[in-house]
Formats: sequence, C-alpha cells, structure tokens
Amino acid sequence: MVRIGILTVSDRAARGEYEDLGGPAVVAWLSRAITSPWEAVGRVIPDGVDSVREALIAMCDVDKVDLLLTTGGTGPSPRDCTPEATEAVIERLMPGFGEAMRLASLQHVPTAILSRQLAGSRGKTLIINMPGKPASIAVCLDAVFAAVPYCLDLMGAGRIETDASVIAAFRPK
Ligand SMILES: Nc1ncnc2c1ncn2[C@@H]1O[C@H](COP(=O)(O)OP(=O)(O)OP(=O)(O)O)[C@@H](O)[C@H]1O
Ligand SMILES: Nc1nc2c(c(=O)[nH]1)N[C@H]1C(S)=C(S)[C@@H](COP(=O)(O)O)O[C@H]1N2
Repeated sequence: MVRIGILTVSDRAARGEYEDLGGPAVVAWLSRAITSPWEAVGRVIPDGVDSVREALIAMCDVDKVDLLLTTGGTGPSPRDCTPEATEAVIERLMPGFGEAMRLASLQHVPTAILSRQLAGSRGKTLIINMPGKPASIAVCLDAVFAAVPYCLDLMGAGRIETDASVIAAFRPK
C-alpha cells in the first residue's frame, strides 16, 4: 500500500489558532485523483528549520512514506524555513517541480514568485513543497502530479494509478 505523508507547516495551525485546512485540501485532491490503494500519514507542526527537518526525516525514514507533500512555510517571512529544511534532508533536488508549480500559480496570483518551494528525493521518498494557502494545493498538484507516478516508479517507490478524468499519469513507453 502506498503511503503518502502530508505535512502542514504553520505556527497558527499547530497552536490551534485556526483549523488546518491545508492537510485536508491535500487529502481531498488525492482522494479524487488516486484510484490505487493508498493511506495518508498526516502531521501539523510549527514553522522552523529544526521542526520541519525532524518531521521530514521521521516521515521518510520511520513512517517510510513513498510521497511526502508539505504545505506552508515556503515564503520570504523570517519564520518560513520549509525550503531550508527540505534542502537539508533531500539527497537529490528536482528543480522542475518548483518551477512548474510557480508557473501555474502565477496564472492565479502575482505573488506566486514569492514561494521558494522545492522538491527532491530522500531514499525512496519524493518530497514536494507547496505554499500554505489552502487554495494553492489544487493549483500545484494539477500542475505536477501527472509526472509523480512515473517519478516514483523510477525511484523504486510504490506504484500509483490515477483517474485520468482528474489527472492522467504519464508513463513514457
Ligand atoms: N494550514 C493552513 N490552514 C488554513 N489556512 C492556512 C494554512 N496555512 C496558511 N493558511 C492561510 O494562508 C495565509 C498565508 O499563509 P502563511 O503560511 O504565510 O501563514 P503565516 O502568515 O506565515 O502564518 P502561520 O505560519 O501561522 O500559518 C494565512 O494567513 C492563513 O490565512
Ligand atoms: N497557487 C498559489 N500559489 C501561491 C499563493 C497562492 O495564494 N496561490 N500565495 C503566494 C504567496 S502570497 C506566498 S508568500 C508564497 C509562500 O507562501 P507560504 O509561506 O504560505 O508557503 O506562496 C505563493 N504561492
């Protein structure tokens, strides 16, 4: 069974000052898109390099998730450290994901360029950063998810099948 980590990085959601809407937005998108068996492993944590790095390592190395989607902490505010923590734990950067997500987001908001979101692999886990705005989740996943199943295949991670009417997974012959 494919395991998908969903990590919400938000000081206020972690303190309970507002309800986390980012994690549920990711679950809702994946539930529509993925037709093969999968399970979600979710966490809500505060911003900060140490908290994000520790959560990423635990979800990759202990929970052994195949795919790890983060939301929040990618901007230019002093507390936004998700990209630094991601860079510290990934072994190989995959710049195309961030480029494609920013390009798609720019069609919606001019401030999309402020997201420093990254992606890359750690062992057999693909990590992808997304912005904190819950509305950005569908924009970002719509932009890149067609390439995710084949990426996981190449990495030796679990196999994902999708509903082509939501997002068609592209696997070159
Ligand atoms: N997990 C979340 N659930 C619901 N709304 C969120 C979440 N993360 C962000 N938002 C919304 O998006 C806005 C911008 O997100 P951003 O990550 O910049 O938050 P922030 O101002 O740094 O504060 P925090 O880290 O406490 O969420 C927030 O003010 C909030 O309205
Ligand atoms: N699709 C989309 N991308 C977006 C946004 C958005 O509302 N929608 N917000 C932008 C803004 S205002 C910021 S500051 C950055 C970083 O957000 P984060 O710190 O919540 O990760 O994401 C950007 N990318």
